[in-house]
Amino acid sequence: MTEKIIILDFGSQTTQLIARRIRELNTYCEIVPYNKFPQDDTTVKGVILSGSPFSVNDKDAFYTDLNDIRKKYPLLGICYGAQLLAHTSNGKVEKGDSREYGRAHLVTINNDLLFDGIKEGSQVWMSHGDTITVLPADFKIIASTEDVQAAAYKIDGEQTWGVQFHPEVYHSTDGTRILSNFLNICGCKKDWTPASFVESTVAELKAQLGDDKVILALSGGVDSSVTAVLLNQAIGKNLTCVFVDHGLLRKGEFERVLKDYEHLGLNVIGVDAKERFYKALAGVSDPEQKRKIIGKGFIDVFDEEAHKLKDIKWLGQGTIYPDIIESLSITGTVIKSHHNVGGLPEKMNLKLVEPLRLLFKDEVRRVGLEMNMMEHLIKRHPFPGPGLGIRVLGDITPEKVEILQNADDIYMRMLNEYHLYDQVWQAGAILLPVKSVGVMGDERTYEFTIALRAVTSTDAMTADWAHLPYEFLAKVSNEIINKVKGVNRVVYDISSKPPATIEWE
Ligand SMILES: Nc1ncnc2c1ncn2[C@@H]1O[C@H](COP(=O)(O)OP(=O)(O)OP(=O)(O)O)[C@@H](O)[C@H]1O
Ligand SMILES: O=c1[nH]c(=O)c2[nH+]cn([C@@H]3O[C@H](COP(=O)(O)O)[C@@H](O)[C@H]3O)c2[nH]1
Ligand SMILES: NC(=O)CC[C@H](N)C(=O)O
Ligand SMILES: [Mg+2]
Repeated sequence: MTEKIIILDFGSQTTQLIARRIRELNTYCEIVPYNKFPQDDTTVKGVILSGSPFSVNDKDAFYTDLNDIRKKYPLLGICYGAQLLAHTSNGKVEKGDSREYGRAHLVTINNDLLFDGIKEGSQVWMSHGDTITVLPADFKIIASTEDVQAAAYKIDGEQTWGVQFHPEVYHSTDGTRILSNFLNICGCKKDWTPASFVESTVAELKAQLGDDKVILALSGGVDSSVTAVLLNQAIGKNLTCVFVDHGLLRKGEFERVLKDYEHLGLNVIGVDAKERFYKALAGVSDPEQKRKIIGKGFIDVFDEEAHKLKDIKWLGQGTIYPDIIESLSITGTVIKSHHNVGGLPEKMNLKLVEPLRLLFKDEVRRVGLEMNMMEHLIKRHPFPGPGLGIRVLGDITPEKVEILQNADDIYMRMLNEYHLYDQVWQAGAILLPVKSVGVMGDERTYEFTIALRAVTSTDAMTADWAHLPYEFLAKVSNEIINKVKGVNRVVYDISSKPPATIEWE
């Protein structure tokens, strides 16, 4: 069994980053809500407490009984985590004069395993308004900054540490080293790699699925494609993939994707469901309603295909870790209902198999490369399940979809030609429900506007607009207006996320 670190999430914005860093150190870890520590899990090697927007003195602050964990596992409290340990051991945490935000330096460091190899002066990143003002007697200071005495401590007689700063953030120069030291203390082997993931996952899938038949919703996207190849390695012919053309795919995508899958030796059924989606969507312009209609359309198609195939017991999905973290989020709110086929199983009475549910996107990509999947499949930009349905703003007609497909096709082609495709996280064209006046060949036009969107990101949680060269944008604009009938104006979206989102609906 894979050994793991558990990160108890108290709601910090950087909890996910802790997980990323640990995984970059080839150690598997899971984030769980602060009060859901898996008591019976024998694979746990150590525990990390995250930061939190709360003060430990708030009356509704997230609280959990740490006695179940202390002394049983090596434990590292980060920021709020460190404050909570002190607070629950008769120490004192107060809103003080010595708040720190941003850069600080560890001016003194005592000899301690946690700081092995780290020199005085090391830059750390702080983000706290509260400070530990009274440290319990058995808590020993192991590092201080100019402003804060207890920048790091160790508890005597147990393997428990607290750090006031955030080792997980990039600007804590030796942060990764500190986390690595903690993993050494935990006795982690640090042998969790894409190759080991593939090997253990295929073995687990074989054991889990036996001779059962599985249907997989395949989108051409990275997540479901990597899922398909893993399942194919495990159960071969018992896997059937279903790829739905809802009429909202990119230009030529249906044919292109089916062809790509031929090389992978997958058993894929392509379903042309364009007409029924267009019919169900006719006249609907509310974004959430459109998403729901598309989600239901998927369900109906899969239901029908599963019935045709007979004896299907499992539904495979390309769910990845951020999908799960978002739905678990202890403080989160829903901005958009992502369509995922998550709604399927209840009605279809299928069990779920989601081999990537604990991986981040870049890890999924590495697993794909490990399995020798074609690079262009692995490097594809994410593309939302509802497809162009949420990029034709307002009501959808086949004519509008065709205009958008043509504009988007030019944009994508030119991003590739100019070697910009791999430099952005995601790009796409949007058809605005706005007509404006133009002049072409001395004639007045009154036509649609295309917005171009391109963002940089690492996880789609936050994003910045990509600073594409003006010269490139000029060429794309020119090409779209000249070649795509129905468009006389092109604009570029310069909004970051937040406050905007990546998609417009
Ligand atoms: N056209 C489609 N046909 C069948 N299944 C689909 C289709 N579009 C989306 N899905 C299903 O919905 C899931 C979620 O879509 P999502 O876009 O998040 O992932 P993806 O397409 O696999 O990867 P990527 O994020 O790279 O686009 C997919 O993994 C797939 O199972
Ligand atoms: O599979 C999906 N089904 C959806 O319903 C959906 N909505 C948005 N997205 C993708 O999620 C990422 C974040 O999008 P937003 O910033 O627009 O919320 C971006 O990568 C979006 O393309 C979706 N993916
Ligand atoms: N980042 C944190 O965990 C902050 C903890 C607490 N809210 C403080 O301001 O001190
Ligand atoms: Mg997709």
